[in-house]
Amino acid sequence: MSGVIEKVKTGIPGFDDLLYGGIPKRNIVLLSGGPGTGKTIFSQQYLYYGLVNGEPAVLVALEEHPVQIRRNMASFGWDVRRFEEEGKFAIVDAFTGGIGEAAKRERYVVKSVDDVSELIDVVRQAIRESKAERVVIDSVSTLYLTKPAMARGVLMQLKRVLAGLGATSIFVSQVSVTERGFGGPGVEHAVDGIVRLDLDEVDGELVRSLVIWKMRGTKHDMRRRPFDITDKGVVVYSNKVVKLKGIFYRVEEGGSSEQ
Ligand SMILES: Nc1ncnc2c1ncn2[C@@H]1O[C@H](COP(=O)(O)OP(=O)(O)OP(=O)(O)O)[C@@H](O)[C@H]1O
Repeated sequence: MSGVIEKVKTGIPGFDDLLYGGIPKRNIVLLSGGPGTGKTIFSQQYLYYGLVNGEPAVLVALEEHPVQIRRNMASFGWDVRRFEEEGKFAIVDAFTGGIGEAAKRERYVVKSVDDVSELIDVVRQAIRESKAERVVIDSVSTLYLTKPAMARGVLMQLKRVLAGLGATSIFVSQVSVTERGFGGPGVEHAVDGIVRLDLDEVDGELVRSLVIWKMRGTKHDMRRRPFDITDKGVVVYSNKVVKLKGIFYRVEEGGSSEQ
């Protein structure tokens, strides 16, 4: 239907309210943040929610061994094995380079991540075979860490393939603790959405918060919202706001996501 933008629910408690329903279909969302801010957990939760609701998914692993990923996901109760067996979930192993016994059991392996065209071919195959509607790349930063000038080109190639195949995607972007940006200008302008996860010290305690910086195709919440990571994953408090006071943040009641 023209004029109506279909939304993809992330299933992350509290987060979809901030997007008035979810991520616009086929968007590429940059999930940016410093170390330990929850990017991996957030993106895996997004995939698992799709799986249990009948939407196949692909996870492109550049930072962790696929065996470790399955184990970590299971620790939150997200057992992806049965979906892999049914051909509805695929991990693209772009971590091991095909080296090691465990890697030999992986179905989708990228031998060299320096070769973006090889990566794209394997990702395309995994998406086609699983009919994936949700894709996560964890992390895209790994693809251009040593060659920042290539970042935009790499991103645009991936974006064309993923949106062309109809997938709604999260690209994890690693930034340093002090960096205010989201992963470099080439990247930030190329993507359709930017969500930033933060971890800040407030009164001697680390507080997690997020902001939706941009999201093409929908209106979205503009406040900094606190969130927690629990045994069941990420929970966003869409009716609370984290305020910056000078150089400090403070958690307060109020500021509902409904306008
Ligand atoms: N079961 C749990 N309950 C509460 N918090 C947890 C649990 N498991 C992990 N965490 C928190 O999540 C953090 C790791 O989250 P995650 O791996 O998603 O971060 P990340 O942003 O991907 O980090 P990096 O960029 O360093 O890989 C841990 O540092 C810890 O604080």
